[in-house]
Amino acid sequence: MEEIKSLIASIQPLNYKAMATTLKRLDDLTKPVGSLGGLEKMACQLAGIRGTFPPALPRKALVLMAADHGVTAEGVAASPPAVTEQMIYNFIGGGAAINVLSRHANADLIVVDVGVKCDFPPDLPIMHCKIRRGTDNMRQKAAMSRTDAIAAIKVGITMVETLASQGYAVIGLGEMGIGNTTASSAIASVLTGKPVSEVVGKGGGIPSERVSHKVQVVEEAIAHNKPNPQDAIDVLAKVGGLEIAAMAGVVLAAAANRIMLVIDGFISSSAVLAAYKLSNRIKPYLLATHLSEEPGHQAILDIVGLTPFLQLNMCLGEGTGGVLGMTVLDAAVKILHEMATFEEAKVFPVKSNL
Ligand SMILES: O=C(O)c1ccc[n+]([C@@H]2O[C@H](COP(=O)([O-])O)[C@@H](O)[C@H]2O)c1
Ligand SMILES: Cc1cc2nc[nH]c2cc1C
Repeated sequence: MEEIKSLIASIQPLNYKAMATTLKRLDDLTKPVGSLGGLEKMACQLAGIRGTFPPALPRKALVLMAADHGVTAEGVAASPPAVTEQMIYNFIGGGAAINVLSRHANADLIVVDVGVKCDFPPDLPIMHCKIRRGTDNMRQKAAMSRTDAIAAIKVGITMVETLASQGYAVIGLGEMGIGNTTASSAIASVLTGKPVSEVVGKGGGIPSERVSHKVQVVEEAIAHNKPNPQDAIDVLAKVGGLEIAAMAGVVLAAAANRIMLVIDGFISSSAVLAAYKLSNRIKPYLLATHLSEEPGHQAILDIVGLTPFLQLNMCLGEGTGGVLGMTVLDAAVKILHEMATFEEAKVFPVKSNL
Protein backbone atom coordinates (compact mmCIF):
# COMPACT_ATOMS: atom_id res chain seq x y z
CA MET A 1 0.00 0.00 0.00
CA GLU A 2 2.92 2.34 0.77
CA GLU A 3 4.17 1.88 -2.81
CA ILE A 4 0.75 2.90 -4.17
CA LYS A 5 0.62 5.90 -1.85
CA SER A 6 4.03 7.17 -2.89
CA LEU A 7 3.20 6.61 -6.57
CA ILE A 8 0.08 8.77 -6.13
CA ALA A 9 2.10 11.43 -4.31
CA SER A 10 4.45 11.62 -7.30
CA ILE A 11 1.70 12.60 -9.80
CA GLN A 12 2.41 16.10 -11.11
CA PRO A 13 0.14 18.64 -12.78
CA LEU A 14 0.47 19.15 -16.56
CA ASN A 15 3.13 21.43 -18.02
CA TYR A 16 1.11 24.59 -18.70
CA LYS A 17 3.93 26.27 -20.60
CA ALA A 18 4.00 23.47 -23.20
CA MET A 19 0.21 23.70 -23.41
CA ALA A 20 0.26 27.47 -23.95
CA THR A 21 2.94 27.16 -26.67
CA THR A 22 0.84 24.49 -28.38
CA LEU A 23 -2.27 26.66 -28.26
CA LYS A 24 -0.36 29.60 -29.69
CA ARG A 25 0.88 27.41 -32.56
CA LEU A 26 -2.66 26.12 -33.20
CA ASP A 27 -3.91 29.71 -33.40
CA ASP A 28 -1.22 30.50 -36.00
CA LEU A 29 -2.30 27.66 -38.30
CA THR A 30 -4.42 28.25 -41.41
CA LYS A 31 -7.87 27.86 -39.87
CA PRO A 32 -10.23 29.96 -37.80
CA VAL A 33 -9.20 30.00 -34.14
CA GLY A 34 -10.41 26.90 -32.32
CA SER A 35 -12.04 25.38 -35.40
CA LEU A 36 -10.42 21.97 -34.91
CA GLY A 37 -12.24 21.72 -31.59
CA GLY A 38 -11.47 18.52 -29.71
CA LEU A 39 -8.39 17.85 -31.84
CA GLU A 40 -6.85 21.06 -30.52
CA LYS A 41 -7.71 20.13 -26.95
CA MET A 42 -6.11 16.71 -27.39
CA ALA A 43 -2.92 18.15 -28.88
CA CYS A 44 -2.63 20.59 -25.96
CA GLN A 45 -3.30 17.83 -23.44
CA LEU A 46 -0.58 15.60 -24.89
CA ALA A 47 1.87 18.53 -24.92
CA GLY A 48 1.05 19.21 -21.26
CA ILE A 49 1.45 15.55 -20.34
CA ARG A 50 4.76 15.09 -22.15
CA GLY A 51 5.98 18.57 -21.22
CA THR A 52 7.23 19.25 -24.75
CA PHE A 53 6.28 21.35 -27.74
CA PRO A 54 5.50 20.02 -30.22
CA PRO A 55 4.84 16.59 -28.72
CA ALA A 56 6.25 13.79 -30.89
CA LEU A 57 3.90 11.39 -32.66
CA PRO A 58 3.43 9.09 -29.65
CA ARG A 59 4.56 5.52 -29.26
CA LYS A 60 1.38 3.71 -28.24
CA ALA A 61 0.53 0.50 -26.39
CA LEU A 62 -2.72 -1.23 -25.56
CA VAL A 63 -2.43 -3.17 -22.32
CA LEU A 64 -5.08 -5.88 -22.22
CA MET A 65 -5.66 -7.31 -18.74
CA ALA A 66 -7.40 -10.68 -18.61
CA ALA A 67 -9.04 -12.50 -15.73
CA ASP A 68 -12.00 -14.69 -14.80
CA HIS A 69 -14.94 -14.05 -12.51
CA GLY A 70 -16.51 -16.45 -9.99
CA VAL A 71 -19.80 -14.61 -10.26
CA THR A 72 -20.37 -16.24 -13.66
CA ALA A 73 -21.76 -19.18 -11.60
CA GLU A 74 -24.85 -17.00 -11.10
CA GLY A 75 -25.84 -17.01 -14.77
CA VAL A 76 -25.05 -13.33 -15.34
CA ALA A 77 -23.10 -13.70 -18.60
CA ALA A 78 -24.17 -14.81 -22.04
CA SER A 79 -20.97 -16.71 -22.77
CA PRO A 80 -19.31 -19.52 -20.81
CA PRO A 81 -16.27 -18.46 -18.74
CA ALA A 82 -13.99 -20.62 -20.94
CA VAL A 83 -14.29 -17.89 -23.59
CA THR A 84 -11.80 -15.80 -21.59
CA GLU A 85 -9.09 -18.42 -22.17
CA GLN A 86 -10.17 -19.06 -25.77
CA MET A 87 -9.97 -15.35 -26.56
CA ILE A 88 -6.40 -15.16 -25.18
CA TYR A 89 -5.39 -17.66 -27.88
CA ASN A 90 -7.30 -15.59 -30.42
CA PHE A 91 -5.37 -12.47 -29.32
CA ILE A 92 -2.12 -14.35 -29.78
CA GLY A 93 -3.24 -15.55 -33.20
CA GLY A 94 -3.96 -11.97 -34.20
CA GLY A 95 -7.59 -12.56 -35.17
CA ALA A 96 -9.54 -10.62 -32.54
CA ALA A 97 -11.06 -7.18 -33.07
CA ILE A 98 -8.42 -5.65 -30.83
CA ASN A 99 -5.66 -7.13 -33.03
CA VAL A 100 -7.15 -5.59 -36.14
CA LEU A 101 -7.77 -2.20 -34.55
CA SER A 102 -4.39 -2.06 -32.76
CA ARG A 103 -2.65 -2.75 -36.07
CA HIS A 104 -4.82 -0.06 -37.66
CA ALA A 105 -3.85 2.40 -34.91
CA ASN A 106 -0.19 1.36 -34.89
CA ALA A 107 -0.45 0.47 -31.20
CA ASP A 108 1.46 -2.46 -29.69
CA LEU A 109 -0.84 -4.98 -28.04
CA ILE A 110 0.33 -6.48 -24.75
CA VAL A 111 -1.80 -9.27 -23.29
CA VAL A 112 -1.48 -9.80 -19.54
CA ASP A 113 -2.84 -12.77 -17.59
CA VAL A 114 -3.69 -11.36 -14.16
CA GLY A 115 -6.19 -14.04 -13.20
CA VAL A 116 -7.43 -16.37 -15.91
CA LYS A 117 -8.64 -19.68 -14.47
CA CYS A 118 -6.55 -21.97 -16.68
CA ASP A 119 -2.81 -22.62 -16.86
CA PHE A 120 -1.12 -21.12 -19.88
CA PRO A 121 2.08 -22.67 -21.24
CA PRO A 122 4.99 -20.56 -19.96
CA ASP A 123 6.28 -19.96 -23.49
CA LEU A 124 2.97 -18.42 -24.61
CA PRO A 125 3.75 -14.84 -25.71
CA ILE A 126 1.73 -13.08 -23.02
CA MET A 127 2.77 -11.48 -19.74
CA HIS A 128 2.37 -14.17 -17.07
CA CYS A 129 1.26 -12.22 -14.00
CA LYS A 130 -1.45 -14.45 -12.56
CA ILE A 131 -2.38 -13.49 -9.00
CA ARG A 132 -4.97 -16.23 -8.64
CA ARG A 133 -7.29 -18.33 -10.82
CA GLY A 134 -10.21 -15.97 -11.14
CA THR A 135 -12.19 -14.32 -8.38
CA ASP A 136 -14.62 -15.96 -5.97
CA ASN A 137 -18.34 -15.58 -6.48
CA MET A 138 -19.05 -12.14 -5.03
CA ARG A 139 -22.67 -12.99 -4.38
CA GLN A 140 -21.44 -15.35 -1.63
CA LYS A 141 -18.14 -13.87 -0.47
CA ALA A 142 -15.55 -11.20 -1.27
CA ALA A 143 -14.34 -11.52 -4.86
CA MET A 144 -10.77 -11.52 -3.53
CA SER A 145 -8.70 -10.45 -0.51
CA ARG A 146 -7.37 -6.92 -0.14
CA THR A 147 -3.89 -8.38 -0.50
CA ASP A 148 -4.80 -9.88 -3.89
CA ALA A 149 -6.37 -6.61 -5.04
CA ILE A 150 -3.20 -4.71 -4.14
CA ALA A 151 -1.07 -7.36 -5.88
CA ALA A 152 -3.21 -6.93 -9.02
CA ILE A 153 -2.87 -3.13 -8.86
CA LYS A 154 0.89 -3.63 -8.67
CA VAL A 155 0.83 -5.78 -11.83
CA GLY A 156 -0.61 -2.75 -13.64
CA ILE A 157 1.97 -0.42 -12.10
CA THR A 158 4.88 -2.66 -13.08
CA MET A 159 3.59 -3.00 -16.65
CA VAL A 160 3.46 0.77 -17.05
CA GLU A 161 6.89 1.30 -15.52
CA THR A 162 8.34 -1.09 -18.10
CA LEU A 163 6.49 0.64 -20.94
CA ALA A 164 7.56 4.07 -19.68
CA SER A 165 11.21 3.00 -19.78
CA GLN A 166 10.66 1.87 -23.39
CA GLY A 167 9.43 5.32 -24.41
CA TYR A 168 5.68 4.76 -24.70
CA ALA A 169 3.80 8.05 -24.41
CA VAL A 170 0.25 6.75 -24.71
CA ILE A 171 -1.26 3.66 -23.08
CA GLY A 172 -4.75 2.32 -23.69
CA LEU A 173 -6.71 0.17 -21.26
CA GLY A 174 -8.06 -3.13 -22.53
CA GLU A 175 -9.60 -6.13 -20.83
CA MET A 176 -11.02 -9.58 -21.37
CA GLY A 177 -13.03 -11.41 -18.73
CA ILE A 178 -16.35 -13.12 -19.09
CA GLY A 179 -18.53 -11.79 -16.25
CA ASN A 180 -16.65 -8.54 -15.81
CA THR A 181 -19.61 -6.28 -16.60
CA THR A 182 -21.24 -7.67 -13.43
CA ALA A 183 -18.18 -6.64 -11.39
CA SER A 184 -17.97 -3.27 -13.13
CA SER A 185 -21.65 -2.65 -12.45
CA ALA A 186 -21.09 -3.27 -8.75
CA ILE A 187 -18.09 -0.92 -8.70
CA ALA A 188 -20.01 1.72 -10.67
CA SER A 189 -23.00 1.57 -8.36
CA VAL A 190 -20.95 1.73 -5.15
CA LEU A 191 -18.62 4.50 -6.36
CA THR A 192 -21.18 6.68 -8.20
CA GLY A 193 -23.99 6.14 -5.67
CA LYS A 194 -26.38 5.26 -8.51
CA PRO A 195 -28.89 2.45 -8.00
CA VAL A 196 -27.70 -0.88 -9.40
CA SER A 197 -30.66 -0.97 -11.82
CA GLU A 198 -29.34 2.21 -13.50
CA VAL A 199 -25.86 0.87 -14.22
CA VAL A 200 -26.49 -2.77 -15.18
CA GLY A 201 -26.83 -3.64 -18.86
CA LYS A 202 -26.71 -6.62 -21.17
CA GLY A 203 -22.91 -6.91 -21.04
CA GLY A 204 -21.72 -9.39 -23.64
CA GLY A 205 -25.28 -9.99 -24.77
CA ILE A 206 -27.62 -11.50 -22.16
CA PRO A 207 -31.27 -11.39 -23.18
CA SER A 208 -33.26 -8.39 -21.88
CA GLU A 209 -35.32 -10.60 -19.57
CA ARG A 210 -32.10 -11.71 -17.82
CA VAL A 211 -31.05 -8.16 -16.90
CA SER A 212 -33.26 -8.02 -13.78
CA HIS A 213 -31.58 -11.22 -12.52
CA LYS A 214 -28.16 -9.60 -13.06
CA VAL A 215 -29.38 -6.54 -11.12
CA GLN A 216 -30.41 -8.79 -8.24
CA VAL A 217 -27.05 -10.58 -8.19
CA VAL A 218 -25.18 -7.26 -8.07
CA GLU A 219 -27.49 -5.94 -5.33
CA GLU A 220 -26.96 -9.07 -3.26
CA ALA A 221 -23.19 -8.96 -3.79
CA ILE A 222 -23.10 -5.39 -2.50
CA ALA A 223 -25.44 -6.14 0.41
CA HIS A 224 -23.41 -9.19 1.42
CA ASN A 225 -19.91 -7.69 1.12
CA LYS A 226 -20.67 -4.11 2.20
CA PRO A 227 -17.80 -2.51 0.24
CA ASN A 228 -16.77 0.84 1.70
CA PRO A 229 -17.40 3.56 -0.92
CA GLN A 230 -14.68 5.68 0.74
CA ASP A 231 -12.10 2.95 0.14
CA ALA A 232 -11.70 2.14 -3.56
CA ILE A 233 -9.37 -0.77 -2.86
CA ASP A 234 -11.99 -2.34 -0.60
CA VAL A 235 -14.50 -1.98 -3.46
CA LEU A 236 -12.10 -3.52 -5.99
CA ALA A 237 -11.39 -6.42 -3.64
CA LYS A 238 -14.94 -7.20 -2.57
CA VAL A 239 -16.93 -6.69 -5.78
CA GLY A 240 -14.27 -6.08 -8.45
CA GLY A 241 -12.01 -8.19 -10.57
CA LEU A 242 -8.32 -8.90 -10.95
CA GLU A 243 -8.15 -7.30 -14.40
CA ILE A 244 -10.08 -4.27 -13.13
CA ALA A 245 -7.68 -3.78 -10.21
CA ALA A 246 -4.73 -4.22 -12.57
CA MET A 247 -6.18 -1.57 -14.89
CA ALA A 248 -6.56 0.78 -11.90
CA GLY A 249 -2.82 0.30 -11.34
CA VAL A 250 -2.15 1.12 -15.00
CA VAL A 251 -4.10 4.38 -14.60
CA LEU A 252 -2.20 5.50 -11.49
CA ALA A 253 1.19 4.62 -12.96
CA ALA A 254 0.42 6.25 -16.32
CA ALA A 255 -0.29 9.54 -14.56
CA ALA A 256 2.81 9.20 -12.39
CA ASN A 257 4.96 8.56 -15.50
CA ARG A 258 3.50 11.41 -17.60
CA ILE A 259 1.81 9.00 -20.00
CA MET A 260 -1.57 9.71 -21.56
CA LEU A 261 -4.11 7.09 -20.46
CA VAL A 262 -6.69 6.19 -23.09
CA ILE A 263 -9.96 4.80 -21.74
CA ASP A 264 -12.12 2.28 -23.59
CA GLY A 265 -15.62 1.30 -22.47
CA PHE A 266 -17.56 0.51 -19.31
CA ILE A 267 -15.15 -1.93 -17.69
CA SER A 268 -12.01 0.11 -18.24
CA SER A 269 -13.94 3.14 -16.98
CA SER A 270 -14.84 1.35 -13.76
CA ALA A 271 -11.09 0.91 -13.19
CA VAL A 272 -10.54 4.59 -13.95
CA LEU A 273 -13.24 5.50 -11.44
CA ALA A 274 -11.55 3.40 -8.75
CA ALA A 275 -8.21 5.07 -9.52
CA TYR A 276 -9.89 8.49 -9.52
CA LYS A 277 -11.28 7.80 -6.04
CA LEU A 278 -7.74 7.00 -4.93
CA SER A 279 -6.51 10.29 -6.40
CA ASN A 280 -8.23 12.88 -8.57
CA ARG A 281 -4.75 14.01 -9.69
CA ILE A 282 -4.97 11.40 -12.47
CA LYS A 283 -7.70 13.40 -14.24
CA PRO A 284 -5.53 15.55 -16.59
CA TYR A 285 -3.87 12.39 -17.91
CA LEU A 286 -7.12 10.76 -19.05
CA LEU A 287 -8.54 10.63 -22.55
CA ALA A 288 -12.11 9.31 -22.85
CA THR A 289 -12.69 7.93 -26.34
CA HIS A 290 -16.07 6.30 -26.91
CA LEU A 291 -19.36 5.89 -25.11
CA SER A 292 -20.25 2.24 -24.56
CA GLU A 293 -23.76 0.87 -24.87
CA GLU A 294 -23.58 -0.19 -21.23
CA PRO A 295 -25.84 2.20 -19.27
CA GLY A 296 -23.38 2.66 -16.41
CA HIS A 297 -20.67 4.10 -18.65
CA GLN A 298 -22.14 7.60 -18.80
CA ALA A 299 -22.64 7.63 -15.02
CA ILE A 300 -18.92 6.98 -14.51
CA LEU A 301 -17.81 9.56 -17.08
CA ASP A 302 -20.07 12.13 -15.37
CA ILE A 303 -18.40 11.59 -12.01
CA VAL A 304 -14.88 11.87 -13.41
CA GLY A 305 -15.94 14.74 -15.68
CA LEU A 306 -14.98 13.31 -19.07
CA THR A 307 -16.58 13.57 -22.51
CA PRO A 308 -15.92 10.87 -25.11
CA PHE A 309 -15.67 11.92 -28.75
CA LEU A 310 -16.87 8.73 -30.46
CA GLN A 311 -20.31 7.21 -30.24
CA LEU A 312 -20.39 4.05 -32.32
CA ASN A 313 -22.74 1.95 -30.17
CA MET A 314 -19.81 -0.35 -29.39
CA CYS A 315 -19.71 -2.60 -26.32
CA LEU A 316 -16.98 -5.10 -27.14
CA GLY A 317 -14.31 -4.07 -24.68
CA GLU A 318 -10.76 -5.45 -25.23
CA GLY A 319 -9.66 -1.80 -25.67
CA THR A 320 -11.27 -1.51 -29.11
CA GLY A 321 -12.80 1.95 -28.64
CA GLY A 322 -9.59 3.16 -27.02
CA VAL A 323 -7.32 2.26 -29.94
CA LEU A 324 -9.78 3.81 -32.38
CA GLY A 325 -9.50 6.94 -30.27
CA MET A 326 -5.70 6.77 -30.61
CA THR A 327 -6.05 7.25 -34.36
CA VAL A 328 -7.82 10.53 -33.67
CA LEU A 329 -5.09 11.52 -31.22
CA ASP A 330 -2.44 10.85 -33.89
CA ALA A 331 -4.42 13.07 -36.26
CA ALA A 332 -4.32 15.85 -33.66
CA VAL A 333 -0.53 15.56 -33.32
CA LYS A 334 -0.08 15.54 -37.12
CA ILE A 335 -2.01 18.81 -37.32
CA LEU A 336 0.64 20.39 -35.09
CA HIS A 337 3.50 18.98 -37.15
CA GLU A 338 2.23 19.29 -40.69
CA MET A 339 -0.23 22.17 -41.01
CA ALA A 340 1.00 25.46 -42.42
CA THR A 341 0.84 28.72 -40.53
CA PHE A 342 -0.82 31.82 -42.05
CA GLU A 343 2.63 33.25 -42.61
CA GLU A 344 4.02 30.12 -44.34
CA ALA A 345 1.01 29.68 -46.61
CA LYS A 346 0.59 33.42 -47.20
CA VAL A 347 -3.01 33.30 -46.17
CA PHE A 348 -4.23 36.65 -44.83
CA PRO A 349 -7.74 36.33 -43.51
CA VAL A 350 -9.69 39.59 -43.93
CA LYS A 351 -10.97 41.02 -40.69
CA SER A 352 -14.71 40.61 -40.60
CA ASN A 353 -16.83 43.70 -39.85
CA LEU A 354 -19.21 41.58 -37.81
O1 LIG B 1 -16.24 -2.24 -22.56
C1 LIG B 1 -17.49 -2.34 -22.59
O2 LIG B 1 -18.20 -1.35 -22.55
C2 LIG B 1 -18.08 -3.74 -22.64
C3 LIG B 1 -19.43 -3.91 -22.54
C4 LIG B 1 -19.95 -5.18 -22.60
C5 LIG B 1 -19.09 -6.29 -22.71
N1 LIG B 1 -17.76 -6.12 -22.79
C6 LIG B 1 -16.87 -7.31 -22.92
O3 LIG B 1 -17.61 -8.50 -22.68
C7 LIG B 1 -17.10 -9.25 -21.61
C8 LIG B 1 -17.94 -9.06 -20.39
O4 LIG B 1 -19.30 -9.23 -20.64
P1 LIG B 1 -20.15 -10.14 -19.63
O5 LIG B 1 -21.55 -10.10 -20.15
O6 LIG B 1 -19.54 -11.50 -19.72
O7 LIG B 1 -20.02 -9.52 -18.30
C9 LIG B 1 -15.71 -8.73 -21.34
O8 LIG B 1 -14.75 -9.58 -21.90
C10 LIG B 1 -15.70 -7.33 -21.94
O9 LIG B 1 -14.49 -7.11 -22.63
C11 LIG B 1 -17.24 -4.87 -22.76
C1 LIG C 1 -16.37 -13.82 -28.53
C2 LIG C 1 -16.22 -12.76 -27.46
C3 LIG C 1 -15.21 -11.81 -27.55
C4 LIG C 1 -15.08 -10.85 -26.53
N1 LIG C 1 -14.23 -9.85 -26.36
C5 LIG C 1 -14.52 -9.22 -25.24
N2 LIG C 1 -15.55 -9.82 -24.68
C6 LIG C 1 -15.95 -10.85 -25.46
C7 LIG C 1 -16.98 -11.78 -25.34
C8 LIG C 1 -17.12 -12.74 -26.36
C9 LIG C 1 -18.22 -13.75 -26.27
